[in-house]
Amino acid sequence: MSKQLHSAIFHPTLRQWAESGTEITPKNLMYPVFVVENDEAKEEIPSMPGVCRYGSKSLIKALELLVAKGLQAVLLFGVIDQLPKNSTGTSADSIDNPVIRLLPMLRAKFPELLIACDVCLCPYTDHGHCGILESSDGTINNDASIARLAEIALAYAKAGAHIVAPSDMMDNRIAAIKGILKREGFQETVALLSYAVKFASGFYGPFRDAAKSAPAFGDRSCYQLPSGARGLAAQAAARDVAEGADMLMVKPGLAYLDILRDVRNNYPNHPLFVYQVSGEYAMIHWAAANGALDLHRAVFETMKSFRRAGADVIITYYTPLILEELSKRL
Ligand SMILES: NCc1[nH]cc(CCC(=O)O)c1CC(=O)O
Ligand SMILES: [Zn+2]
Ligand SMILES: [Zn+2]
Repeated sequence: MSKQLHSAIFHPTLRQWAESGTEITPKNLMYPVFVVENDEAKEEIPSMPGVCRYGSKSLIKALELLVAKGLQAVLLFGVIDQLPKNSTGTSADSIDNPVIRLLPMLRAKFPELLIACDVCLCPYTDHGHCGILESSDGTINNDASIARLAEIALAYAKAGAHIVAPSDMMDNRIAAIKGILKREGFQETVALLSYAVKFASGFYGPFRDAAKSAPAFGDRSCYQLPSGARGLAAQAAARDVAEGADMLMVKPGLAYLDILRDVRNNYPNHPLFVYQVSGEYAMIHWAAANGALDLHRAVFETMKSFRRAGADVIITYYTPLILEELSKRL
């Protein structure tokens, strides 16, 4: 007798059972936001229509609506154009840094909201690289970089971050950050989300626009992973787990679903994040805007694919659209 499948999917509840483990709820989402110096600002990003850079006041207004629809977690990126950029990224943890100023306001305004901070140097260095460079030849000085990243992570912890999320890809930064958080008494109140498996990707283009963080010369191929390197991806995740990462991330998303599944299988006990990056947002947006596909359908299908591949949490600029849609379905 030939196997038939239609009997398993003729009713909506049957279809739901068939997809179990891939539910999309507000708990599965983290919303990335760009935070600028001017409190009133709300600036559209041309390469990512619908995504804005916000000052503290306009961000709080925007988040009020989303929290009412169930928003659980945000990931903050600082973006500066008045504060100085220099070789060690001193503006990353100065008292005028927009993320550091925002954190106490967000904690007070949204006591239930979980707040993560991206930790990196590229938005704050004059050269736009994610670490500190050797003055002699422009290569990365890894020791100086991880010491500096640890200081920055500590500053965000002190200002009220629940999660610090280093995206720099320097070697052994997880141990450096865990170490300083422990020495300073934050070991029980700040979680470490590692961008453990981050590939050098063509899909970051719009973000570098948004965060004003494009490298002034060269590229990031000496610290981010080559896109075909499945073995290095496994090593990177293993290393960060050994160094004490509380949670792991794979980034970008759609082009790396196999890697996501590998990490899920190897580390079933660590919450797993996937980042649907700026270029993935833009790709779906422009295809839909030009009539090639249905926006909501395509977005939800990518969400399902991330959940199916093993992600617990999806970091996506589509969070507002998804929350809106989920609140309608209730
Ligand atoms: N450390 C920088 C950083 N942090 C997050 C992203 C990408 C996010 C996105 O594209 O949405 C990038 C870009 C890069 O590495 O060049
Ligand atoms: Zn960076
Ligand atoms: Zn970053």
